[in-house]
Amino acid sequence: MATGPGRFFRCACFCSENLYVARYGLHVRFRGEQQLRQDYGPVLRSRGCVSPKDFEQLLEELEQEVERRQRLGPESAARKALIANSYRPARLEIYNPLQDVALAPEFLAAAEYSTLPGADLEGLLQRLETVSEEQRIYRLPVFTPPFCQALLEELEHFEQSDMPKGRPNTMNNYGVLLHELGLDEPLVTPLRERFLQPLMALLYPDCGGGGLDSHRAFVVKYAPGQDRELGCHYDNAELTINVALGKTFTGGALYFGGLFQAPSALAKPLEVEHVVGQGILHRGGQLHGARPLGTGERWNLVVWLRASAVRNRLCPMCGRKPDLVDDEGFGDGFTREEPPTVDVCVLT
Ligand SMILES: O=C(O)CCC(=O)C(=O)O
Ligand SMILES: [Fe+2]
Repeated sequence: MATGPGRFFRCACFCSENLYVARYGLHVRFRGEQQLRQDYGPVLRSRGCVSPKDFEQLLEELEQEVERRQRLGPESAARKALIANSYRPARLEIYNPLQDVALAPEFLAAAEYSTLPGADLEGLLQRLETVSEEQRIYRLPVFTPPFCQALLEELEHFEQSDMPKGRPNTMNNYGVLLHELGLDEPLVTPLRERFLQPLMALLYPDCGGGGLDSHRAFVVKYAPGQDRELGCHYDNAELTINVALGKTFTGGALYFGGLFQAPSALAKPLEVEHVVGQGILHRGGQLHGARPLGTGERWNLVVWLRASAVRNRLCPMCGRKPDLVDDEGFGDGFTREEPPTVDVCVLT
C-alpha cells in the first residue's frame, strides 16, 4: 500500500548529486552539459571518456538516471502495492514478526547485554569481533543458518516471479528492496528497534547510534553475468550492517578506506571477508567497496541505518543542510522535527 507523504523526507540533492557512472568508476554532480565538462572533463578523459560520442553517451545516461531518480518514489510505492496484492510468497514464515529463534545466540547475547543498565562499550566488545579498532568495524553472527536459508529461498522465489523489481540502490543492479516485499514491518524494523539500536548506541554514540529512527534495507546479489563487484562509495546512512546470507561463494570481500569526510585515499584498504550468517557493522561514511566475486553467488542483506537527529543537520550526500522533498515511507530518513537531544556530534 502506498504510504504517501509522511513524516520522513529525502534531500533534493538525490536528483543531482552522487550520480554513479560505473563505466568510469566515478560519482558525479550533474546540472547540465557545461557543468559536467567543467567539473569532470579532465578526470573523465583520464578514465577513457575521450571521444565526442563517449561524452554524448555519458550525457544521455546521466539524463536518464536523473529521470529515473525523479520517478523512483511513486514507482516504488506502486510496486509495493502490486506485490502486496498479487505476490504469493514461498516461505510465509519470513513474514511473521521476527522471533528470537531466527537470531544467532551471539547476536541475542550482545543485544541483551547492551540493554542492561550497566552496559558499556568494553563489555560489549567482549561479545563481538573487533575487525578494526581504528576504523571501528565490528562483526558478529546475526541470523541462524536455517533463517538465512529460508530468507534466501524466499528472495530467490521473488526474483524468479514475474513481479516488478526495483534496483536496491544507485550502484547495485540486482537484488531486492525489502520494503517493497513487505519485509520492513515484520523483519527489519524490529531488528533495528529491538536489537541494532542498543548495540549501535554503545558502539557509535557519536554517529547517532542511540537515535536510529529509520532505515533502508535491501539485499544485493552478485552472480556470474550480473553484478560481480561494487565500486568504492560511502552509504547514505549514519551506520550500516551488512549480513552475508549465502549462498556459497568465493571472493567478494569488502574493502574499507578512511571516512569520506576526511579522505585519506585508499592507499592500503582493509580487506574483510564475508562469512555466511555474520554481519559487519561500520559507519556509513566509511569508504568501502566489494571485490569481484570469484565463483558462486553472493546475497547480502544491507541495512542502511539512519538517525534523523544527525542527518537533519547535514545531508551526508551533498554535505549541506538538507533541502527537504516529500517522499514515501521512510524516505531518506530526514524529518522536519526539531532533533531530540541525543549525544551526537557531526563528523568532520
Ligand atoms: O556487496 C557488499 O557486500 C556491499 C554492499 C554495500 O556496500 C552497499 O550496498 O552499500
Ligand atoms: Fe555500502
